[in-house]
Amino acid sequence: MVHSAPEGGKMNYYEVNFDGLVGPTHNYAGLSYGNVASKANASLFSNPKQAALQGLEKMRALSQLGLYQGVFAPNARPDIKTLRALGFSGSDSDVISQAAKAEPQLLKACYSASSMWTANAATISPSCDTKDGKVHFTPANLNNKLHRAIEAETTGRILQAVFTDEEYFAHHPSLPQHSLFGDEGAANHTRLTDAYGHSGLAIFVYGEDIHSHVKPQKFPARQTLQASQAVARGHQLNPKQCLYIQQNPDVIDEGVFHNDVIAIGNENVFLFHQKAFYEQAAAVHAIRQSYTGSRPLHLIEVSQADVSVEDAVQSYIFNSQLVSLPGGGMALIAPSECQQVNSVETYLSALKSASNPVDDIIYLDVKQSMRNGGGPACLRLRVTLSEQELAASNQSCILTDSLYQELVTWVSKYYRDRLCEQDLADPQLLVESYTALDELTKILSLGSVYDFQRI
Ligand SMILES: NCCC[C@H](NC(=O)CCC(=O)O)C(=O)O
Repeated sequence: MVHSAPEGGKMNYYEVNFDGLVGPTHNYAGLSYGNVASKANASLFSNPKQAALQGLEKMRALSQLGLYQGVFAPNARPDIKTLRALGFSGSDSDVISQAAKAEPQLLKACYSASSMWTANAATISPSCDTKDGKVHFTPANLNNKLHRAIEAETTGRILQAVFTDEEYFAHHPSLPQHSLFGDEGAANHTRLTDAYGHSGLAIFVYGEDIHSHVKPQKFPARQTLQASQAVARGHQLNPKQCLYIQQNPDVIDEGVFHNDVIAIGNENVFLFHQKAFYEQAAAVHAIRQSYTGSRPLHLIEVSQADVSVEDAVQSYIFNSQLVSLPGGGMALIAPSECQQVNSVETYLSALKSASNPVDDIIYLDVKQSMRNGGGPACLRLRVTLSEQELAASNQSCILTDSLYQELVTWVSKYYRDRLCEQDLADPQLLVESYTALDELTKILSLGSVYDFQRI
């Protein structure tokens, strides 16, 4: 794997993508109301082994482009602590069988591998944007869905185990678990800037301002303005460098449950759908006004005539990763589903040849994740780090050829290739999952981040 060499004397900054490693209990449980794919595929068999290998293949592909690539450990599932808090008792095996009988929905929530979508793990502000010059982390409380709300605590621990050095990293607790502060993390946060190491414009996109009547009618708005403001305050961002934009409530009702399903930004490029934002002309004007970079800003609006919202949701075109290549230019890392939707494929080939920084489109297969509504961008948490901050991070979590091989072997040893709802009642699945994850914490040098390791 090739990485760009630092230029003499200059402090380089990199975007490091930490992809969520898919956990051993990946399954389709229909848990996310408002996420079209999650509901549509609720009764399918999943293939956890293939899901994890697809994820690792994606990490390897990005690394081979010369980008730094991180690995982010999953939450441990089943979440026995939550099941016990809900009144199930006895041995772990008793807890599972009682829950399977009495409350299968709760068991499914406690078995979800949803922490794989690390775009929802946290909001991160790079050190060049914060007053104290540290990288700030706030784990998302994800309080709109039970299966996701239970991620915050362990995710916070994993973040601290990856970014441990207090000289460089500041960790905040997740926001209070109340609907006023619904927070879904980086999926609703984009940073536009000249260059990774320059201060940037933090764009926070929210689904609902709880003091306003503008909100979706059918599906929930998961992110509130109040949550975004609280995160920005905690991260000591310059208020002049923050913009709060409301998502178009109509597209939330069409299945756009996070902003990263309808818009994607990287450095000085922002690609978004014509219907992405409420009062879009004013929103776009505000972005143009607030951007202070010296390199020109490329605002690329995709019209409804070129790609309908429906096609965008089906293909997940906007859930691509837009990455800056070490040799210059950018590549769009798109889900292979984009090749199956005509309007999208046509649009993407035009985008590639038009005069803008997007030079290449790379299609990747992450179908196991896509069936639960998570594309390439959902699977990664972007962390902009200086060379020093990168060196101060947990090196065991940075992908190398040998870590890739080790993780492929680990997945192949422990993961099943078929899982359905009935399997969740099998106490052996818990043993398999915890055994695998215990070993993973050693591979990634994380220490005891899981509840089952701390009792
Ligand atoms: N950023 C993508 C997140 C996808 C995730 N899907 C889920 O949780 C589906 C789980 C299931 O239904 O089994 C969500 O909606 O939050």
